Amino acid sequence: MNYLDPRLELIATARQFYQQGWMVGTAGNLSVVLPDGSFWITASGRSKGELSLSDFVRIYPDGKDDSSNNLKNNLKPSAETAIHQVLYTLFPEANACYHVHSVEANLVSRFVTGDSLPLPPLEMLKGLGIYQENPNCQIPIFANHLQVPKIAADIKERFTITPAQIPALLIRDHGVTVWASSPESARNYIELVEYIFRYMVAAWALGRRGDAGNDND
Ligand SMILES: CSC[C@@H](O)[C@@H](O)C(=O)COP(=O)(O)O
Ligand SMILES: [Zn+2]
Repeated sequence: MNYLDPRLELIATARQFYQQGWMVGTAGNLSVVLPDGSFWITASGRSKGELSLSDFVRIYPDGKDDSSNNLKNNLKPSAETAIHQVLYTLFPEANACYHVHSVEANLVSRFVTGDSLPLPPLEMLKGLGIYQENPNCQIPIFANHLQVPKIAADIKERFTITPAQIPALLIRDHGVTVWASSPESARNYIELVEYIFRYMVAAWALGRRGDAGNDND
């Protein structure tokens, strides 16, 4: 669907993710880049199941927002704006960044103690750009610091040294974030990673490995 105002797409997607249980209460945040390089991001603390056009803050390329208007309308940018900003800086081709909190994302973030999680070699990985016979794909995991700029700094440091295999990252005990060239692709990426996490949790519940290992090892 192509909306005249990209906030309409974010509103519809947030409602859909809310209904899936991935953006319950005020959890999660969505942003979309505009032609002038600014981006709309969901305002902090808004119920994601019932957003309206006035529940967004515009962040300009210099990092500033329209503070007098935001003050007047009691709007604060998402607490996780720094993460969106760092991802747009690292990946200039990205035009949308979506972050959700699902139960499964939090469960799988505890499947390993290290800083990356092996993903099972599912066909779904193709939707995230992985075209390999028996892929060894990992999603990076970041610590959930109370200070969000510290999480953003960790993301910047890690991805500057080690490129991301897929356009997604996990924050342990918190949720998943994806970036994409369009809002439609970002929605698909969230759905794909959430499918993979559901599969991993289901496999784990069946006593099977939900990661890239096969049954013989
Ligand atoms: C349910 S509280 C979740 C927040 O702390 C945060 O992690 C989040 O995703 C939403 O923050 P927000 O500032 O509304 O964008
Ligand atoms: Zn969050």
